[in-house]
Amino acid sequence: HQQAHTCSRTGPLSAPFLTSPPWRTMASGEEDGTVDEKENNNKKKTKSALATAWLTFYNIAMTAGWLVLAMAMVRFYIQKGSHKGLYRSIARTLNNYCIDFILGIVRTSVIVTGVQVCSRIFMVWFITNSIRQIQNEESVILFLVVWTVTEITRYSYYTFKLLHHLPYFIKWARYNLFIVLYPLGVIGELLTIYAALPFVRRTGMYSMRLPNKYNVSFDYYYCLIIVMLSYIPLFPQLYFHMLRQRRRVLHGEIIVEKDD
Ligand SMILES: CCCCCCCCCCCCC[C@@H](O)CC(=O)SCCNC(=O)CCNC(=O)[C@H](O)C(C)(C)COP(=O)(O)OP(=O)(O)OC[C@H]1O[C@@H](n2cnc3c(N)ncnc32)[C@H](O)[C@@H]1OP(=O)(O)O
Repeated sequence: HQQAHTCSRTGPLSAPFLTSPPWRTMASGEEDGTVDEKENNNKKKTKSALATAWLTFYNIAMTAGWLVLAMAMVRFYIQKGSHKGLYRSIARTLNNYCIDFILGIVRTSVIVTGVQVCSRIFMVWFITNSIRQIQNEESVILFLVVWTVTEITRYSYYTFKLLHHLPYFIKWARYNLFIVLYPLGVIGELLTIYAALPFVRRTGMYSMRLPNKYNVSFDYYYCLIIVMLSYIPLFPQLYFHMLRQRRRVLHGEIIVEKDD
């Protein structure tokens, strides 16, 4: 079963309905198949063409979105000569692009992508958007710059790969830059949560104290500490996952991974 999983990840496109490749059924269908089989194959072909078209459009839109964000940040810095107010100026655009909507459409690792997406949503909506007082921290700029470089590289990699014209430098960047960018991103995120702690403790933000009618107590301050600690077991898993992907894509190693 594990072997089969590894093989399916090497297909040209990762959409789940391509796990059973259309060309295999097509061959048998065209040679000795019935009319029904041929119709079935045609439907599968149309479906996969539509998926490719949709994914290509999606990836181009995401690359463009992150490029717009990058340009907005550079323009802001050139005009103001400072990073103060930068987050506020790009917050709305960032809200639109921090989530990856393709979970379940492509054969990506649900756990790895899930953790990644949760941490992005958490950083944007539950920390930086919610606490104006920390928006001008240098650490916010650090994770913003790191995310932006990462996502421009990642989505342009997917786009060019789908178009079968992948320049080597983009492949190289996708599977090398993360070695430095991932730790830098984590440092930026952790320092930002750390900067939020005094404010959260002082205001009791998102917290529920007893007594209340629900008889439930929740302390966002300790929740933030738990989130910070959760980076210790979770981040190495994401990092080693990317190192394995790097060996697979750049050095052609066959990696046998457990199914999520
Ligand atoms: C409620 C409280 C929550 C608190 C959470 C606390 C979490 C704590 C730990 C989290 C730490 C996260 C820190 C992080 O936010 C910091 C940063 O991100 S800093 C910036 C640097 N980051 C990176 O470099 C990220 C690199 N990581 C990745 O790219 C990931 O591994 C990931 C995006 C998550 C995806 O992983 P996966 O290996 O599954 O994806 P692949 O790209 O290899 O894709 C697999 C196959 O699917 C195809 N695919 C995927 N997406 C697309 C697409 N959009 N279009 C077309 N095809 C796609 C891809 O081509 C692969 O196909 P194949 O196998 O055939 O090559």
